[in-house]
Parts: sequence; structure tokens; C-alpha cells
Amino acid sequence: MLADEFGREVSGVRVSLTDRCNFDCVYCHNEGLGDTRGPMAPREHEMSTDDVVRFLEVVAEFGVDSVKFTGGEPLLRDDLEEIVARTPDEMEVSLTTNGTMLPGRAADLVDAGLERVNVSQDALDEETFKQVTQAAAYDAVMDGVDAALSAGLAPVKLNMVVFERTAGYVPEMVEHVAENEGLRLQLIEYMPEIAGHPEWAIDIGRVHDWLAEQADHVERREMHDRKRYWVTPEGSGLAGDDLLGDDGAVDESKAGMVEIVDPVENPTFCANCHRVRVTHEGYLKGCLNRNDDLRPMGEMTRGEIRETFRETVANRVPFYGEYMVEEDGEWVVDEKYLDGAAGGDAYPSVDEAPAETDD
Ligand SMILES: Nc1nc2c(ncn2[C@@H]2O[C@H](COP(=O)(O)OP(=O)(O)OP(=O)(O)O)[C@@H](O)[C@H]2O)c(=O)[nH]1
Ligand SMILES: C[S@@+](CC[C@H](N)C(=O)[O-])C[C@H]1O[C@@H](n2cnc3c(N)ncnc32)[C@H](O)[C@@H]1O
Ligand code: SF4
Ligand code: SF4
Repeated sequence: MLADEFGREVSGVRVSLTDRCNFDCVYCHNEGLGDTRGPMAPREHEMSTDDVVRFLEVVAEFGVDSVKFTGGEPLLRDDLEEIVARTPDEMEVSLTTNGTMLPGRAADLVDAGLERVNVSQDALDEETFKQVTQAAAYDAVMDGVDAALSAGLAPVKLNMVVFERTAGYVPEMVEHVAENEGLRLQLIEYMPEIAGHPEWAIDIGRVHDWLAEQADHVERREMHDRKRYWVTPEGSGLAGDDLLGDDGAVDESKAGMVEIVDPVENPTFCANCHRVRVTHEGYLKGCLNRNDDLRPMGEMTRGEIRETFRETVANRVPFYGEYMVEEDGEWVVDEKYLDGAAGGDAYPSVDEAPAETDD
């Protein structure tokens, strides 16, 4: 496995398959590339099926053992089933989606090899959901979660972005996953780095504190050093070791899992980041929040992709703690990165994007 100069092995890749989306969430960072608004029809500059598969085959040689497909909305790609089916067998395949297109496709995706799915759901309230996503699709998302469960994808993780408009729904969402076996909850700190509106953020520390009071068992996940809180349904009377099965792990029929994703201004999170990203146009990048280290993979042979992947890993830096450093209580870009010293150019326009190739 390749490791960067901060000792972080790269075990996973996150591939954005498109920047198109049928929602227009007010907070969307689009995996670092800005706006999802625009035509919904397939676009020429998206990586082809073969491009995606070739990249995955190359990184599998380096021991990368998991891939997450994301976007935009990855289910807008009609070839998603084919991509999943052609992903190297040794890789765990997961998907992050708004869920609306899972009915009718979840079973085929599972047949193709999909192992896990995260579905974005910011509230249990239809009106708030509509305001946040700017789409009237609450029922479609709920149907999507059901379709994933019926297809055997339990536990399904619900992704909830916690910011000023949704924070009030946290207790309800926690109770929802505590009561419903097969669901987990991921509370994602609102990230303003690319989306803007820092005033929407809430203090995620308060959510940690509240959950610590509710939880009957707490764990840490190696990835990002994320905290996981296990919460039992109200009135269950279960606590502590009651929750553990014979294998020492929490029995999910007794408690719901709530994980907090809190990357903002968090050097510890970044110090445990083991992922390289790929944009829908086939650029490698070392960090969600950066677009000054992009390396194109289009028109490339496997040998060149190998080299580009090595370069991307070698140039990865933790965003908080190295790229952004604290000065007088403020986070500022470390001077040495101000001229794009990592070697890449600023994100090129679509017209300059590399053409698709066969290899
Ligand atoms: N800054 C930052 N944010 C991340 C990172 N990983 C996840 N996030 C945030 O969490 C959101 C949801 O992540 P997902 O793609 O659903 O999955 P995940 O939690 O990373 O992965 P799994 O738990 O393994 O499924 C992302 O879109 C980001 O907003 C990361 O490495 N850096
Ligand atoms: C960019 S979306 C792409 C996949 C899919 N369209 C979806 O919504 O699940 C991936 C995840 O990023 C989260 N997200 C988007 N913008 C964010 C932001 N500014 N801060 C934190 N999370 C964000 C979304 O809630 C979603 O769970
Ligand atoms: S559904 Fe996902 S990609 Fe689409 S706007 Fe919302 S967060 Fe962004
Ligand atoms: S370095 Fe930090 S901000 Fe960048 S992708 Fe990793 S965890 Fe996220």
C-alpha cells in the first residue's frame, strides 16, 4: 500500500462519477467542485465506464481495498451497475446517494456487487427536507431507503448534514435509528470550506456532548478517528455490556449507531485520512477541500496512471494542520502552498479537460 509523507496509507478511493444532480441542496460541496446545478443529461467530459474501471484496476494493484462512488448523484449514471460489476473483486464497493433512484435499481446494484450504501436524509420532516434539498422528494428518499433494505444492504447509513436548519432534528433522527434495526446515522458537520456560509455552522462539540449523555456505548473508528455512539431505544432498559454480542461487538438489534463526521478545523481527522479522490472528469486529488493539486488521468496508459497515482499520494498533505495552519487563532493557508507548490494547476475549465481514451 502506498503511504504519503505523513505516514497515511492510502487504502481507499472515492470516485465522483458525475457532477450532475436531481437535487440542489443548499449546502452542497459537490465533493469539492462547487455547484451541481445545470443540465441533467449525460455529459461528454465525464469519465467513461472504461476510464473508471481502468483506474480501479490500477489502484487495486497498490492494495487499495475500498471504493466509494459518489457525485453529484451517482445514480444518474446509467452505467453504475456495470461499473460496480467490473470493479476488482478485492475492493469493497459502497455508494453515497440521495436515494431517489434506488427503487428499481438497488437489487441490480447488489447483484453487481454493491456492498454498502449511504443515503442522505437531513430531517424526518418533509417541509424542512424540501427547503434543504430544494426538491420535493421526501417520499422518494424514504422509498429509496426501503429499497436498499429490501435488497439486503442493511445496515443503511443515513447521512445528515448538521447545520442551523437541521440541528433541531438530531434527537429525532437518533431515536429513529435507535428504534429501527438496519439503519445507522452519520451526523456530518457542515463544511463551509467550499460551500461558503460559515454562519450556518453549529458547534459540533455540543452534539458530541449531547450524544455522550445519550449513548450506552462509545467507540472510535480508525478512519478519521471518528467517534461512534451506540444509543438504545427509549425505555429499553439495556446498557453497557448488555449491548455486546459474544464477539464483543455491539448487537445492532439492541442499539442504533450514530457516527460523527467532524473534519472542520480538525487536524486529528485529517491525520487519519486514508483516501484519494477522483473527480468526474478523471482528475486525481489528494483532499476533498483542495483543487490546486489536481492531476489528470485522461489519455493515459496504465503505466502513466500508476505514476500519477504515486505522485498524488506523494504530494498529499493533511488539510488542517499542514495546508491550513493556525495563526493567532485563525486558520490560514500555509505560505508554502500559496503558489500551488504541490505541483498541480488550478482546476481547469471543462473545455480544457482531457479527452476519454481506451487503454
Ligand atoms: N473533509 C472531509 N469530509 C469528509 C471525508 N469523508 C467524508 N466526509 C464528509 O462526509 C460526507 C459523507 O461521506 P460518505 O461519502 O457518505 O461516506 P463516509 O462517511 O466518508 O464513508 P463510510 O462511512 O465508509 O461509508 C462527505 O461527502 C463529506 O462531506 C473526508 O475525508 N474529508
Ligand atoms: C456531495 S453528496 C454526493 C452524493 C449524493 N448526491 C448524496 O447527496 O448523498 C455526498 C455527501 O456530502 C454531503 N455534503 C454535501 N455538502 C456538504 C457540506 N457543505 N458539508 C457537509 N456535508 C456535505 C451530503 O449530505 C452527502 O451526504
Ligand atoms: S443530493 Fe448530493 S450531490 Fe445532489 S445537491 Fe444534494 S448533496 Fe449535492
Ligand atoms: S485531508 Fe482532511 S479535509 Fe482533506 S480529505 Fe482528508 S480528512 Fe478531508
